[in-house]
Amino acid sequence: MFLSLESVGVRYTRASGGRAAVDGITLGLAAGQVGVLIGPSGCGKTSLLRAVAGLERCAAGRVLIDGDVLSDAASGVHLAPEQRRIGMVFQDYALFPHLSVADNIAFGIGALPRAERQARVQQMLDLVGLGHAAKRAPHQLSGGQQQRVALARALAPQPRLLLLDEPFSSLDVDLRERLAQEVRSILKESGTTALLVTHDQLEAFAVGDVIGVMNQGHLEQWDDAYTLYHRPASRFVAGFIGHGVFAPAQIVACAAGPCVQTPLGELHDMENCPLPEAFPLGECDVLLRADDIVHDDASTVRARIERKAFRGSEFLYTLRLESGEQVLAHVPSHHDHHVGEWIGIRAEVDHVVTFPRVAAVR
Ligand SMILES: Nc1ncnc2c1ncn2[C@@H]1O[C@H](COP(=O)(O)OP(=O)(O)OP(=O)(O)O)[C@@H](O)[C@H]1O
Repeated sequence: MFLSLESVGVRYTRASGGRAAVDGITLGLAAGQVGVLIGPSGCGKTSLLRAVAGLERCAAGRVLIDGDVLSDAASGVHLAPEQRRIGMVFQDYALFPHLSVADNIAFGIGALPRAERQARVQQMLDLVGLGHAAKRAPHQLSGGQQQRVALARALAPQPRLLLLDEPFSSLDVDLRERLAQEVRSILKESGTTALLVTHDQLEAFAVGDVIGVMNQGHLEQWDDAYTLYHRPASRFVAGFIGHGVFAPAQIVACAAGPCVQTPLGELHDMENCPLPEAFPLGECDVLLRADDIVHDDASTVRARIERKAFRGSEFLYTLRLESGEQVLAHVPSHHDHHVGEWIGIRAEVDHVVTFPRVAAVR
């Protein structure tokens, strides 16, 4: 792996109870890959990024780039941030207001001969699609354009790794996803290995080759978006990614193999369904995602609409089954039913995901 984190821990001595902000995190990125760290506020994303940058010391573990040890808690190695050849992009752009766009980009490459410096600035301007704006001041650009200048400035010194901390969070929602896709294209075109922190799933899916879900200082799963969504490794990941609920279920032996009895009827998924013995009496909780629930008036399973949220092409309905269970459903927005109405639904689950039963989830 090009970037390797081995059992990295970060601890702030002043923090209450002395709990580690980051605990035992191991992950790797191949050269040119983009990794994303996602998780709730306070889970340790920024602390981990700062440890990689050298802005925090590792209390445990090692950080390596291309085999070079940047931090090693056991032997006391801690390279200063400026010795790591790591670029950083922050939420607030941090552009120099009195410098032009071109001079902002040239800022970190002052040591290069003039001609080479100018060529690099031009290359970066072209890369981020701002060739026309070289002479402008930062305040004459939109938020998205300013963030692209910040990206160009961070990439100009050709860092071995780029770290981005919530780079889109000060932009409005529409722009965020578009810029996230643009940034991914720019990183891919320049072959940059990058690690980005966000709390926004759509952003994570738009940018990341690999996504890590963090919870209370731990890395719960490090996988591609598809696997996170369809094969969540823990209950926390299942609840954090996507829209869904856990419903009580029982795994039983059906004629064709194990199947799962749920409030929405039996689910069959030969490939992924655990054996009944996986849980005491086969009792478990099954993950039902909003896109696993299909509106079907021919279905015998009825549900009452409790809430609905318009999302453009679809509604997110919150439904209550006759049995009392709550489920969520994505329904095409031309199926516009009223709150309080009963509709027919059925489950279409490709990947059965089950967890040990938790009594208090409903
Ligand atoms: N300088 C510090 N001193 C003491 N504790 C800190 C410091 N920085 C962060 N912490 C604590 O470490 C934990 C992780 O914080 P961190 O900022 O890394 O989380 P985060 O996932 O990036 O959160 P957010 O999404 O809100 O930015 C939190 O409990 C936080 O209060």
